[in-house]
Amino acid sequence: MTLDIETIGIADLFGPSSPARDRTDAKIMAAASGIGFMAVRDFPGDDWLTPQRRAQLLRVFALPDAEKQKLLRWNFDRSKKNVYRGWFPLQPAAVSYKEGIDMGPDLAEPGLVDAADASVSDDPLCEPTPLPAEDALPGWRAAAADYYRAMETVGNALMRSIARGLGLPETIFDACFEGGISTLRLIRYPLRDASAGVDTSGPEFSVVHKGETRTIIGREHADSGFVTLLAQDGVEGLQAKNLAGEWIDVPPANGTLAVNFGQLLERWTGERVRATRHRVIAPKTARFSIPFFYEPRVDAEIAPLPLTGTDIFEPFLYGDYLWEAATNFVEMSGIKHLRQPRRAKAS
Ligand SMILES: O=C(O)CCC(=O)C(=O)O
Ligand SMILES: [Fe+2]
Repeated sequence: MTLDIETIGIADLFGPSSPARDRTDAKIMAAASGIGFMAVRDFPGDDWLTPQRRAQLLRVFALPDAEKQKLLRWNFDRSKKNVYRGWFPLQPAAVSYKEGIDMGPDLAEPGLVDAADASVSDDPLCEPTPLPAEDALPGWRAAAADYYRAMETVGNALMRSIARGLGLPETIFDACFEGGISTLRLIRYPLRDASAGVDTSGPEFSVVHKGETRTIIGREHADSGFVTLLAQDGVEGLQAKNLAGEWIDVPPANGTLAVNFGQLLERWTGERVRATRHRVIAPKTARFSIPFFYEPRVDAEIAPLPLTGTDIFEPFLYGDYLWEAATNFVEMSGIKHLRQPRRAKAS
């Protein structure tokens, strides 16, 4: 079993059944059930993974503060209605030192939220995404929508590959992902301002890595969803915990996405897939990253898969699970009470 992160060419996932596709499925399942991390290359939309193309999306960080503030969510600006989508500002006292924006499927399909039926339209997980005005950032919205759709296509292909890799019908997850609520997030980690008066001497703010003390800018965590497709913008810092319990670098490389498997998939597969812990340590320059959290529909029922030798669990609704998990992250703090589970727990 490998302790390293493998880069896997996934072009065959977009073609018909073939021995080459079977081999790709096997490599993906080995990564999913082993280290719980991989990098992928060669897929439709990989032309997005260049510095020039990513810069089109990262233009959002150059917006004046007044424009960013229009996108803030309720926990940072009580005058706003959006609680789940939108801008999160730097929180200097937090370990995770980042700002950014979370965008939902309405980015890629305008009108989606208005058309949603009444049972989900009052769900904060389905709220519309506040987006910058077109004249503040010409062409940006179309670019972000195109990127969202490209990542949704990669997520779909990986979802089917994982189904096959588990020895299940490849369509077993399909219905859960029709109308999914994937999140495209753009993140900026500036250099920490030493004069900001924040005490970062606590043990949670730094780690010793290879004998050197390194500041943490992204707190150790596992992602909550199914798979995360992460574009790193050329600057190192991301680390994953391997099976030996060592932190290893996930180096950025153009043309590739770093992929990690989320806690939903770990639970769904009775822990056949591993949701690997990862963190970000401070590089010498500002860092940007673009995670895409590939996710099911809000009302998908997550029930045990027909796998032998795995524990069964009580079925749950994805939205209920997601709300509980996501609202533990610092950028979502203070909103847990705003959504109640849609399905009461069996007592
Ligand atoms: O910025 C990165 O490279 C990692 C971001 C991350 O782990 C996350 O947003 O869940
Ligand atoms: Fe993450």
